[in-house]
Amino acid sequence: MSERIDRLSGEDVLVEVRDLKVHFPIKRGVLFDRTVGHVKAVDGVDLRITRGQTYGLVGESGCGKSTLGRALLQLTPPTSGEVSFDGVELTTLAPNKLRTMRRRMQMIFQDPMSSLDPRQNVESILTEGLQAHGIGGDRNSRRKIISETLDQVGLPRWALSRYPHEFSGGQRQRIGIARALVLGPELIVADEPVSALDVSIQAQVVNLLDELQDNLGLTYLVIAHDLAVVRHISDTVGVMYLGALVEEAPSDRLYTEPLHPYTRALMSAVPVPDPDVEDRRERILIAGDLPSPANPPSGCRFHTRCPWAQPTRCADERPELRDIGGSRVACHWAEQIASGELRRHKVSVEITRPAGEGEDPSVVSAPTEPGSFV
Ligand SMILES: Nc1ncnc2c1ncn2[C@@H]1O[C@H](COP(=O)(O)OP(=O)(O)OP(=O)(O)O)[C@@H](O)[C@H]1O
Repeated sequence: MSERIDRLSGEDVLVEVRDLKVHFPIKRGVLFDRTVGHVKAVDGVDLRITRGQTYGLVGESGCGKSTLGRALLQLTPPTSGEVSFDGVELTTLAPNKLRTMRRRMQMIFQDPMSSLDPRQNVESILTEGLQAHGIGGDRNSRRKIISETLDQVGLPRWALSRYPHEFSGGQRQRIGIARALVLGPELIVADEPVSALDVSIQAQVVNLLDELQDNLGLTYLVIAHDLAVVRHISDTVGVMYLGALVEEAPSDRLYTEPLHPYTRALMSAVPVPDPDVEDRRERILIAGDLPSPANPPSGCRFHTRCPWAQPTRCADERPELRDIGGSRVACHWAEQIASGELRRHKVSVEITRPAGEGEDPSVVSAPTEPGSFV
């Protein structure tokens, strides 16, 4: 059994991240030579991605999703922590060995227009990576690989001689996917792969990613702010807040039974197709702005905005991710919130149905004071 097979669960773990931190220095002074602090973009993340699965990463803008994705591929050097890929520790790997590993881990980006060189035609874009990694031999055999890759992403052969601006947004994203795929990767980090596309095109690209995964056994880390896209595509979803994971669960479970207050708030904003359910749903509004990652709150980072925050533990003690019924949750009070023992204490509820008979008292209850248990 190789090292990457987890001894307890028997899972084939392709990626394992341990206590990963990425802190960017904040520079001041005429020559920007003074470090006055650090942006803690990623601040102690642990996660595992099983081979052949899709791990979805969600959270507000600026919470560190892209930095985590880039640090996982060592495109942004981590400040500390470990990242192992197929049992190989990447953070301490010599540059030439890392280069060899990179072929197996590729990235696709949000905006295909800005990630593709407008002066290169598609053949040149796809050849570049092959040449850099010494794959494919002579021009003809490279062309064969490239043509097969175009077929896989649903682009015609004539695309080879065309330039990025000659394609639609959806087609350009297919070129971006082809560029990653041509190297035969096992892991693809997709950073907002459909958010720059028209809604009508998004489904096509999501379906293509699905198909490629089925056919090629790919493993994905999909970073997205669109919760519906993430639910559709992911096996496991991780929710990030201010550089840390606050909850991680199998996709359906996270959406039907969110446990962390932040996840509850995010999920309460996802529209439900059934109008009856939609009308009766409560919205949990998150108070205030996202604090600065240069100066995150003490204890639980969410406590300054959490409708359930309790003195003084939430401000004093950083909650660890812990298992609760198949989810991993970083909240001291997750069980009490789930059982209704602990109630919200801030005015943070919006009810979409008209006030009237049959209301659920737990939804329209008057705000209680911090610390009160009902
Ligand atoms: N190279 C960098 N130097 C300094 N700060 C950075 C750098 N890259 C990102 N940051 C900061 O790190 C924090 C996390 O950024 P990141 O882009 O990872 O978040 P995100 O969740 O992906 O957001 P978005 O969805 O808007 O891309 C932000 O405060 C950002 O300004």
